Amino acid sequence: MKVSVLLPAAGSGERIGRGPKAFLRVGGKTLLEWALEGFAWADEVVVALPPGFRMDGLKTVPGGQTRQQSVFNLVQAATGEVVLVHDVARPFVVRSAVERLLEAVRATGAASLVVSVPDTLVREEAGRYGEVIAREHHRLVQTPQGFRRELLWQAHQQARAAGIEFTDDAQLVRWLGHPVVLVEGDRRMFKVTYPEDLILAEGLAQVWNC
Ligand SMILES: Nc1ccn([C@@H]2O[C@H](COP(=O)(O)OP(=O)(O)OP(=O)(O)O)[C@@H](O)[C@H]2O)c(=O)n1
Ligand SMILES: C[C@](O)(CO)[C@H](O)COP(=O)(O)O
Repeated sequence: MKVSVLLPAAGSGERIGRGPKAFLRVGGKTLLEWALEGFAWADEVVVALPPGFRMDGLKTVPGGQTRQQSVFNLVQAATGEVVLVHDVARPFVVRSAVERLLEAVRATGAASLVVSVPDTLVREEAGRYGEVIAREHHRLVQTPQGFRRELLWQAHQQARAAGIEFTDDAQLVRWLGHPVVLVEGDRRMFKVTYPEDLILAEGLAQVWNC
């Protein structure tokens, strides 16, 4: 089964405030280079780049104004029967987690990596400690998320026609009515989102051997 890896890399990195995150460096490599290395085994890799960026030797598409719009362009360009959508903002790709995900996608058509909530989870009520939420019923969503390409393409087209925007692709497919299986992820696949995450990423880069 041909696998296309789709890398949305077109975000502006506002929460870090140092320009597009895909080109920030940890351990001497850009976040995009880390992700490309992590998926070097894939049959096809397609990258959505920020407006005005070009990269020779890569299959690229223009990014959109939102993540969903960038992924729309990526799915349209993909040729694999299965697509894995992975945030470039998650530079550390753990092969064993990706293999678990692929197995679930082959069996069911749609799956997402998730991790459990490590801390007490509380609803904020105007700055005060509110109701505690049962963390055992909640998961933090990671990428990659994997789908049969035709299913994800149908979901993206219908959401666009309906004017609906989601923060990830699993929501799109669920909205279409198709179940998305949860697969155990790996905390090392965290998303570089805030400035301090760069310090964590730099530390992990020094010992990375996956
Ligand atoms: N228009 C967009 C917005 C996001 N992304 C990508 O989607 C992933 C989501 O991660 P996120 O942390 O939200 O990235 P940014 O949007 O860059 O961050 P911020 O929200 O802080 O601006 C990233 O790989 C980002 O490059 C994209 O391809 N196109
Ligand atoms: C897709 C995602 O990584 C799942 O956790 C996440 O939603 C992307 O980041 P954003 O902050 O929602 O854009």
